[in-house]
Amino acid sequence: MNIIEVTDLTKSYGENEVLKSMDFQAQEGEVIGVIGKNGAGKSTFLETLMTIKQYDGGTVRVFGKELSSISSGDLEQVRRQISVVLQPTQFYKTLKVEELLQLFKKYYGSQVEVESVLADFKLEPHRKKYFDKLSGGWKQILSLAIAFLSQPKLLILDEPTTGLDPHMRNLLWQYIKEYNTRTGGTVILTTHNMDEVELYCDKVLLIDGGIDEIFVTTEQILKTGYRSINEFYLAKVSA
Ligand SMILES: Nc1ncnc2c1ncn2[C@@H]1O[C@H](COP(=O)(O)OP(=O)(O)OP(=O)(O)O)[C@@H](O)[C@H]1O
Repeated sequence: MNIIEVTDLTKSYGENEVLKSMDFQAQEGEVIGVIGKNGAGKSTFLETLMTIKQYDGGTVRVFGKELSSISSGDLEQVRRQISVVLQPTQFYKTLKVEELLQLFKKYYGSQVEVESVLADFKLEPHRKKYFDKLSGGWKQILSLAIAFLSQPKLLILDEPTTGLDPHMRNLLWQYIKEYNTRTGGTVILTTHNMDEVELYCDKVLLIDGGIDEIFVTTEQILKTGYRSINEFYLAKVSA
C-alpha cells in the first residue's frame, strides 16, 4: 500500500524555486533516506509530508488523503498516524526523562508502558535527569522514544544522527530498524551520512536542483559500478 504519493510537487520561497517537480511514492515498511546537498530542499519536502508546510502545485497524498484539500477531521486522522523527530530543542528543560515519557504517553493515549520504554531505550540510568542535562545523543534517543510512544505508521526524522558518536548512532539505528521490522512502519529520514544510507536504507530519494530521482534499492546503485553510496553521491551531485 502506498503511504505517500507525491506528483509534480512544486514549492518556492519568493523567487527561490526550491522544489521544481517532485514525484515520489513510499510503501508500507520502507526505510527511505533523503539525500542532497545543503539547501537542496530536503527539510522543505519532509515538512510538506509532515503536513506543516504549504506547497504551490502538484499533489501530495499521505495515507490516501490529498493534503491541499483535506478536511480538518481527516488532517487530524493523518497526523495521528505520523511521528516526527526534529533536532532536539531545549523546550522540555524543566521536565525529567520519566516525566516527559509519562506526559507524552498521556498525550498520545498510548498503551505502551513507560517502564518498558525506559528499558528498551536503555534510558533507565537517565530517568531522573532533566532533559537539558542530557547529552545531545541521549536527547536524540529520548526524542525517538517519545516518537515511538504513539506507535506511528509513518516516522519522519530530520537528520536523526547528526552529532552522535558511532555507538550512539548505531544504537539509534538499531531502534529504527527494530521498530520498522516489528511494526511494518515506514521511516523517511534525511541524512548527510552516506554510510548510513548504504547500511540501513531500502530506498534512496536524491534531491538535486529541485528535481528528484528515486533509487528503489541501494543495491541498484551499487550494481551500476559505484563502490559505495558516498562515491555515487559525489559523482552525481556537483559541489
Ligand atoms: N521559511 C523559509 N523561508 C525562505 N526560504 C527558506 C525557508 N525555509 C527554507 N528556505 C530556503 O529553501 C532552500 C531549501 O532549504 P531546506 O532547509 O529545505 O534545505 P535542506 O536540503 O534541508 O538543507 P540542509 O541539508 O542544509 O538542512 C534553502 O535555500 C533555504 O534557504
